[in-house]
Amino acid sequence: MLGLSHSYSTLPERFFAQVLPSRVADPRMIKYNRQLAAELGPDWAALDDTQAAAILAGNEVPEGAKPISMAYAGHQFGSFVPQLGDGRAILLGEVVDTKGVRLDVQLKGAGRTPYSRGGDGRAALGPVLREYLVSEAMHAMGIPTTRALAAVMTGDPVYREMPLPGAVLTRVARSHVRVGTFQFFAARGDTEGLKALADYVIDRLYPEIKGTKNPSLALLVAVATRQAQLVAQWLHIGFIHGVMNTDNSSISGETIDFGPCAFMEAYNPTTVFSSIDRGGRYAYQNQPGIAQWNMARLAETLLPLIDADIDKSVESANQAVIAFAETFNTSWLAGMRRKLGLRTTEDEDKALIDAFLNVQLVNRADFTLAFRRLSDAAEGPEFEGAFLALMNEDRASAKNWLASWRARLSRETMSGEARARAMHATNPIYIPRNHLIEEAIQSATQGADFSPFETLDTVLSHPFREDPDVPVRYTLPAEPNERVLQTFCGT
Ligand SMILES: Nc1ncnc2c1ncn2[C@@H]1O[C@H](COP(=O)(O)OP(=O)(O)OP(=O)(O)O)[C@@H](O)[C@H]1O
Repeated sequence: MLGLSHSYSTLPERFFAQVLPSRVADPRMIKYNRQLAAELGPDWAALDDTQAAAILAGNEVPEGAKPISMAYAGHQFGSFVPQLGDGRAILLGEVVDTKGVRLDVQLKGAGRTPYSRGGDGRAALGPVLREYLVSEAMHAMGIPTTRALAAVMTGDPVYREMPLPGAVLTRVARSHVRVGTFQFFAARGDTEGLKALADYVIDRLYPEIKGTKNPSLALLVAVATRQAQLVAQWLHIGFIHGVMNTDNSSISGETIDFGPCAFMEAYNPTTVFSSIDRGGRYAYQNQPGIAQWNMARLAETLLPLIDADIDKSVESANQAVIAFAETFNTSWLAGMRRKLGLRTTEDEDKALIDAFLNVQLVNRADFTLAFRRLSDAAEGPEFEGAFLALMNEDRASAKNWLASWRARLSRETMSGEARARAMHATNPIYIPRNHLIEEAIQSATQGADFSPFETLDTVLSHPFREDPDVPVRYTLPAEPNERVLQTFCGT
């Protein structure tokens, strides 16, 4: 008994369609995340790979499951699409984990659904491995995200200009409700549906606001707060989501959908990866503004619930959206202070941080390594060598900046060793670099060799602990011939 339950069944039926996963030819487990399985419960942990593959490829529907796909809409690259929905994702049900948290268990790539439009409902192996690696790496770095429970080969090909091996990802999330879910009902003038959805989400994700004076407004504030904190965390590790459409903006504040995402290497705030983001809408530095724009779209849907007087409703919703900027700035600054090893606050800290980012920009320094090697340098000036070696274009600017950083540190009482330890715990050494992911995907897709995937997954599970046994190439940016300039929408 996998303990599947269905809080969604309290929602009106127009929220979803009941649908069974389509059978696949030959389910084979690539990776069952046994640590996460144990968190879901002993019966999940007890499944062997063959049993887990049959269930998580969709061939066996476990007892207690009532699979559904959810309806949603969304602004995609700024244009509203009133009808999207889970075109290839099927929710098996929810599990209350060993800590008492209710989690969705969803199969992505499990076959056609009523929302598939022209699509085949399937996923290719490459994007499944990418989502597995990146979502688990995000989790290991302490960033709210959907998790990967399993990657299973289907034994069926999928056609993406050429035949590719098919796979299914099992995704675990606090909820799959998106800003686009609210938009779906708002676009239909379905206020009753919106109210049911808001009540459902409050009950499940934000129980602390139940019974407050204006729960719909409190919901908007709570979601905007989580999104602001999330995007700040993305910026701290150089993450570029790539496709921050409102259907990929989660009400729970988890990172969702790892299609064209990537990590910035040489620091440049205008970096874009997605092949379909031609205008750079979702560039690294635009992400806070876009998340706030997405919150404005959520606010619009909630207007009828916030106040019967529309002017008052707009006024309150506007304030909640404006407050996003302050929450983001506070979170960003606090995280950046931690990255620089600062415990206290001074007014000039923002300028010190900006100056460091500028040093990285002019030196085209790798963002991750710059912070990590700065963490080494926190022990004392004799540890600055590796840091300065990253600064090849204008080393003098880096030296000047180090001097101002050390002057700032001297106004705090903390040993160099303790500071280095604290900085190492916040500045990762191992991130899912795009060329390493591509290498794992190529070797799995072309040679059915999953060992690079396994190795990378293991390395990424300890992002802050530098292991002398891990080859140094796992810490380095791509060589020019390895560079992946664009990622493609995950299908
Ligand atoms: N192969 C496919 N078959 C059917 N529908 C698809 C397929 N690929 C994508 N879609 C649908 O197209 C829309 C946008 O796709 P997108 O790639 O952003 O989402 P996704 O990666 O499938 O899902 P999610 O956002 O749940 O991670 C979604 O409604 C998605 O369900």
